[in-house]
Amino acid sequence: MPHLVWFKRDLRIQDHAALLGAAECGEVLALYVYEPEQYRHPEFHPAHLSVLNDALAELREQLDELGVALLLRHGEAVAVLEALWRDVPFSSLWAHQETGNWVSYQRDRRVHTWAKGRGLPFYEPPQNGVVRRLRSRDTWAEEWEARMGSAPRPAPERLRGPQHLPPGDLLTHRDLGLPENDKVLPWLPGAFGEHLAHATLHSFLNERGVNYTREMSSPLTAEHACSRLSVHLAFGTLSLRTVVHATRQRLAAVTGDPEADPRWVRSLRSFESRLHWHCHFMQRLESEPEMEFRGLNPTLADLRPEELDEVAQARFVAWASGRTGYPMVDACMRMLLATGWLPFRMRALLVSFATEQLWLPWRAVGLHLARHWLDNEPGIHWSQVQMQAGMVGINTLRIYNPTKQARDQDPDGVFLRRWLPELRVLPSVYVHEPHLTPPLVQAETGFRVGESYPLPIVDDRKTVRAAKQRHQQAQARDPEREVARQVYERHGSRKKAQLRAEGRMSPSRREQRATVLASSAPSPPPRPVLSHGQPLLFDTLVPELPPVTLPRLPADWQAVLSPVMQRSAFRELLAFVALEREQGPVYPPEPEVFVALHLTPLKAVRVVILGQDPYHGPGQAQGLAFSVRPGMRVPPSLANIHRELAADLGCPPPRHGDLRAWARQGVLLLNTVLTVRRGEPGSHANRGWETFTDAVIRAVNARPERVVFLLWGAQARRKARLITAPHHVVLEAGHPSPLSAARFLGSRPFSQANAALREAGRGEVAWCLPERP
Ligand SMILES: Cc1cc2nc3c(=O)[nH]c(=O)nc-3n(C[C@H](O)[C@H](O)[C@H](O)COP(=O)(O)OP(=O)(O)OC[C@H]3O[C@@H](n4cnc5c(N)ncnc54)[C@H](O)[C@@H]3O)c2cc1C
Repeated sequence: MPHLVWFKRDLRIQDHAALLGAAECGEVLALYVYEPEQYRHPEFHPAHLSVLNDALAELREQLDELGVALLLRHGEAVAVLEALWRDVPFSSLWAHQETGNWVSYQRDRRVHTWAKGRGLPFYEPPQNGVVRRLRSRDTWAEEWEARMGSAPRPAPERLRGPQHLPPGDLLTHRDLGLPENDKVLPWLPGAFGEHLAHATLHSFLNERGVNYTREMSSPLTAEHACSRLSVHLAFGTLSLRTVVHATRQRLAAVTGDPEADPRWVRSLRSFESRLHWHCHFMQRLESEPEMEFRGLNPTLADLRPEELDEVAQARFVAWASGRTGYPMVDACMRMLLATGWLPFRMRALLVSFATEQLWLPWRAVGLHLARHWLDNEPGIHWSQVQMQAGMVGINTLRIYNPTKQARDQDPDGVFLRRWLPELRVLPSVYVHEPHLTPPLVQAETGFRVGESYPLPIVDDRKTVRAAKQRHQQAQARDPEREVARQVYERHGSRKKAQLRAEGRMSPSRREQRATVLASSAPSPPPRPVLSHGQPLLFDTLVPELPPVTLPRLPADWQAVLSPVMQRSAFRELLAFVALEREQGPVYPPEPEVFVALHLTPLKAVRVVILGQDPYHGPGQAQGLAFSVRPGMRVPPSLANIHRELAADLGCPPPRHGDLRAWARQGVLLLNTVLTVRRGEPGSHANRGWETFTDAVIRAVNARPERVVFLLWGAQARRKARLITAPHHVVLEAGHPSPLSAARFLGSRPFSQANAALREAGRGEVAWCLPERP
């Protein structure tokens, strides 16, 4: 007789203890049940079905390849099991332990009773570090380590099982009577599943996670810098043990490796501690399943009303739809509604605002969020909702100030404008508190206070004061903190990192510094394309923004560059540079950053000379590659260019380094990075300028007339791949720097360029520079 494996929230074949256990016993039947009580549950969103079906489709294929079909059935679990058992009696039932919601908890109890009644053994191996029937929290961390510290187990090589059963179909939204999914999922349609889970883990551990510690909380960076594994852990397309194991392997590899970026060690440690929290918070629900409905701390349980009265109902609707008049709250909510994901801090902010500033019932708040999290994990979710709402009583209460968060986390309003299109017309100074926009600015921008965007729904200073008083009064009911001590005994973390996470210990100095840095650090633009087959996360979801226009940019450049300038990454790059300027000198001065494009309109370009980044000394850079401002000493590379010019065309070397005369004749003097911090060459590399200047080169490449590209040095030569049109001419040589001048001097680029231009009927460049600039 076969052994039944019942897949639930473990939709994978690797590190699947139930599947391996059943396979070791003999033939296998694999089953998934669409349960009406789950998909009709208020926490279930149509997006969950889309994700589920993708994962099931991949699992079905994988099981097919291993030799068994995935049976898809619909109905109440016990009824489905009974019907299947009648068709094909099976000799044991295997399923991973689940710490789910109240409905799945009750369902599992019914299944146990049914299996017992049939005399069927029901094996439930654990799949994470949550301990069933935990006796004491004191030993929890060791039990976690014993389970999660071992190596993940590979998928079975082959499975045997009965072949005659009808497999059943994936059930669509229409089949189940659900509306279609309206969220935009951060992967390609149909891509969710075990393969994507591993690609996401790989890209995080090898690329995206390098600056995790600093970037995980900022709304500008978190969506790329966080692992984004939560949805995989929630659907079980990846086991937690696999994540722990891969993280530790990577940590071992980067520790002590002089080649590795030093930020990795700290980021990976920080990430690993969160993998403990995953189970730490789920353990609370496992130990006390009623916490979905009941406050963990009895003295605080009735702190807020349970029902929504008329006023609360209006506040709830405003909060739930992202229209409270507090831009950070609304931007977070709208991002959640659109995408199903937020980083931790933004989730906490939403709960804090709803339960403290708006004093809404925690259950109603929690249900709305759970429905919209793509990664809804009831154990983490309800623990966090209660904690953030101040219901647990063992942590310091943290009430977030949404306006301060907005200013700290998003000083230029990039995130706010991204999700609140109505604020895009506002200058940054008003974007955090739009109701303070003065009439003159309203007249200029067309923004109408109270009409374009709601007024603040409450006066948060008053409501926070009231909330604090209510908390104090409630806590006074437990003057000796006896109840709080009991809650701690049962649910409190015994590990320092977790204590800090819960706010019961003040952060270490290093952590404090990290937080300050994280909030003040300029955020690098998100990486639009991830390797290892991982599709874009949210970059594709940015609503259309009005195009960025750069003052004095010739119209032809504006036209071809507007797609790249419209991307959020470009706005974030400009915001980054603006922030850098506030903190110290950045070269060239702001009006000269795009001088190369100002002086050489696209249609005039005949020659392109590529440089790296601007001169980093005071007064040198003027926005043109290799060129220095009149009056500045001629730098060594440029002196070699003068030497070559003399040797090649007999031009007398001028006393200055101002190359504007070339730019005006159609020589595009383009650096690949357009700004630099004083005294720090390369300091603005990899911030997004490369994408912009690549777009410039591509635009020139697309011109129908011949253009000559002078690529000097390895970095410039790498751009040759962008020059694909056969009518252009590429002349490569060493960099004119004294370090490589031997490969530059004698290359005769100027006469060769003129020859190529002449041949194409584009005239010659008068390369000899005037004696005076
Ligand atoms: C009110 C509220 C509700 C939440 N609901 C959920 C939920 O339903 N499902 C869920 O997975 N997480 C939840 N979290 C925790 C956390 O916000 C998410 O785990 C995280 O944002 C997911 O993104 P990530 O996988 O990129 O996280 P990363 O930062 O890359 O973390 C990796 C993993 O560590 C775990 N983790 C990280 N932070 C926490 C935390 N604070 N508590 C517990 N585990 C953590 C998660 O499994 C996460 O996937 C909630 C937080 C709050 C404040």
